[in-house]
Amino acid sequence: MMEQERTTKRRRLAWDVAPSEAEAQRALVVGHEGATAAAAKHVSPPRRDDDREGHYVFNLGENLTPRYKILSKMGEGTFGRVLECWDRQTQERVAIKVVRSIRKYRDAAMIEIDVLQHLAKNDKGGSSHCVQIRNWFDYRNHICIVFEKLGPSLFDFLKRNKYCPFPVDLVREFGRQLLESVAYMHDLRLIHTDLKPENILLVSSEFIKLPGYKRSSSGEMPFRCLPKSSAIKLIDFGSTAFDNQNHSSIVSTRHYRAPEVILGLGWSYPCDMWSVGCILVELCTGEALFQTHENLEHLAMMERALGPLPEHMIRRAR
Ligand SMILES: Nc1ncnc2c1ncn2[C@@H]1O[C@H](COP(=O)(O)OP(=O)(O)OP(=O)(O)O)[C@@H](O)[C@H]1O
Repeated sequence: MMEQERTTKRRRLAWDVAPSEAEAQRALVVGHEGATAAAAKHVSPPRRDDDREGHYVFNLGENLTPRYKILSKMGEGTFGRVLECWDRQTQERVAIKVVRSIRKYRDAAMIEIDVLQHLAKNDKGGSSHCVQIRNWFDYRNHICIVFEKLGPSLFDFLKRNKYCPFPVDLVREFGRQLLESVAYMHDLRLIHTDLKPENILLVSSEFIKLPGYKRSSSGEMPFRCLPKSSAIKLIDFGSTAFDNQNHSSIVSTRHYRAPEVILGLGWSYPCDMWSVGCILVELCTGEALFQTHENLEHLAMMERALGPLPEHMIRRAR
């Protein structure tokens, strides 16, 4: 079967564990952040049906619980939609992932919350380069995860810049932070499994415009953009696996998938390192390193880039 284009989100895979009873109970507590008297006047809109895919239906300017006012839609994934909201309590903009009201996505969201809380608990200096969870609640059968608001993804940035590569010094800075965040996760025995430019967000949306830059394929550009700050953070811990759990057989988005995953040899921490390598090349060239949707072609491209696959891997392959 043909795989989807990279701009469409990959389909989620089976989850290794169901949420605990305690988590399921917690998930039933609606709006547990507690409406204050001041917020009480900011009422929620009348209840409406979800759309056919289980997404929460909203209008901009409405409240999502009395505490959060919806400002804009920031993104959409398999799990749900990410809304930019105003937090009346902390007086700041936040990003809220409103998960589809479908059992498997709700269950998966509870696992993502578990991972996010585990990451936060161990991040004493706040230097993990992993997005921070601020809150979570269950609203009208939608798990809502409140995050610090970040800027565009590296993929969004590349795309808006007509796939003009980032300067190598900047890629080195991204690479250093990316490796630090992966090391932080691996030390906690967590494997991200879905590292890709879409899941790496610039902390700030600010950028500067530089004069035109010659690109071989698409010719002269009038200007190109550069992020003002190189600070990045990882998002999307919905596929993160604990090292000691059973692993599902296929992980990662196609272009960033390691050979041992494709060959069905089992995978562990190194699958994240493979993805990091593919990402760094892409940031330097502006194009995905392994632009394919098919296993054999993918393996052939790897061999062309890196030489023959090791004998021991071929022998064990299915
Ligand atoms: N903290 C944040 N700040 C700003 N934008 C965000 C934030 N979190 C997510 N987004 C935006 O929302 C999009 C979807 O988020 P995310 O990848 O977590 O959802 P998902 O449903 O798990 O996606 P996928 O289908 O890739 O698994 C991101 O690509 C990004 O554009």
